[in-house]
Amino acid sequence: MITDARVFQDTFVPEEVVHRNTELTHLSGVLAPVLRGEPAETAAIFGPTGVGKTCCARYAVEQLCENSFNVRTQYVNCWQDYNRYRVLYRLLEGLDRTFDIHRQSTPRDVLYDRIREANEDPYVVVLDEVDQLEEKDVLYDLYTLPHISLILIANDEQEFYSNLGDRLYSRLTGSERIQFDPYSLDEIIAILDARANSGLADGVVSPAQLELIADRAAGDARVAIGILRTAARKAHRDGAESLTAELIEAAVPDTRSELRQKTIEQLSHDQQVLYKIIEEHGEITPGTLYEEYEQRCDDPKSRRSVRNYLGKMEHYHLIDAEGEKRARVYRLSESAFGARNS
Ligand SMILES: Nc1ncnc2c1ncn2[C@@H]1O[C@H](COP(=O)(O)OP(=O)(O)OP(=O)(O)O)[C@@H](O)[C@H]1O
Repeated sequence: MITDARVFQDTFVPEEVVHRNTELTHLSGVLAPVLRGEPAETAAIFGPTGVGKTCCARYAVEQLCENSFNVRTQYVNCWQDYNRYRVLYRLLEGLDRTFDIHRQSTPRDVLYDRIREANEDPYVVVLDEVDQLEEKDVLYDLYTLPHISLILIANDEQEFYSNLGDRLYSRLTGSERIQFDPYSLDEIIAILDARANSGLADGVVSPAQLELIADRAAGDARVAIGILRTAARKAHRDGAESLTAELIEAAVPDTRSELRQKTIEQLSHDQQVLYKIIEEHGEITPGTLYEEYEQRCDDPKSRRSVRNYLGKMEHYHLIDAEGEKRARVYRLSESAFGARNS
């Protein structure tokens, strides 16, 4: 039944990226100067979840490495590495220069100087979920280093640019912007078909079943691949030879709750606190939410930061907000994960 489980993992980079030729050509073109040892313009990739932003960035970077011995690269997920220190540390890791760095005590200027001095070869840095960065000035630090080329990935272009300070905005507004739109039904079917061919035995899933999965995934490739994986796992456990429509329908809510759980696990400490408060209250106004949040945190962030956190959680369908400004109430989202693109 399952011949290669790796192809269903989220970090898997497929040998061929389906239906993203225009975006990939654009990105590779932006990165081309790196092959000549010159800095590339900053690339800024935007689009909803599950539309292949990360996958394409990783693919383009891998292609770059295949064509050059010198290029060094690093991928940073800013959900996890959300402040200046963590980003700089991750970049030093990518350069293999963390020796004698003590995570708690080495001043961050030392980290930065070390990255600045490692300028013998180009360094391509992918900052995924860059809108999650709490200290965006690190972007300015990196932008000013000529050997570093940045690929920034975020969901919403307007939101990203509106949260940069003036100094950063004027630098990053000239970035090469690449917009990723949700996939059509046929595109999702093609992505699924390629995964099924490399990860499942022949005849396990029919074209009609791939179409059913694609329909339920509503333009989100992560949801689609997740449904296929969940259904195949269940069929495998049941000792079945192939999938059925019932198995697929049952896999839809399971996949959505699995993805939701993974997203919750990725939340920062402050976002987890906010999530918990909303969960406990069922429904809560921004004022009360902030008061409770302040009480529960030793080092509460500003109201503005909290608004940003909430915006991101809304974006991922973890919470919903209803009403205008002061009259708004927050509650946990009941809409299905991945349905945003429909
Ligand atoms: N065009 C494609 N061809 C093959 N696989 C794809 C394609 N687009 C997306 N995928 C697969 O779909 C899944 C989700 O894609 P990816 O992580 O790149 O989405 P994303 O747009 O970065 O989402 P998010 O904003 O949530 O991080 C991954 O497993 C990825 O390999």
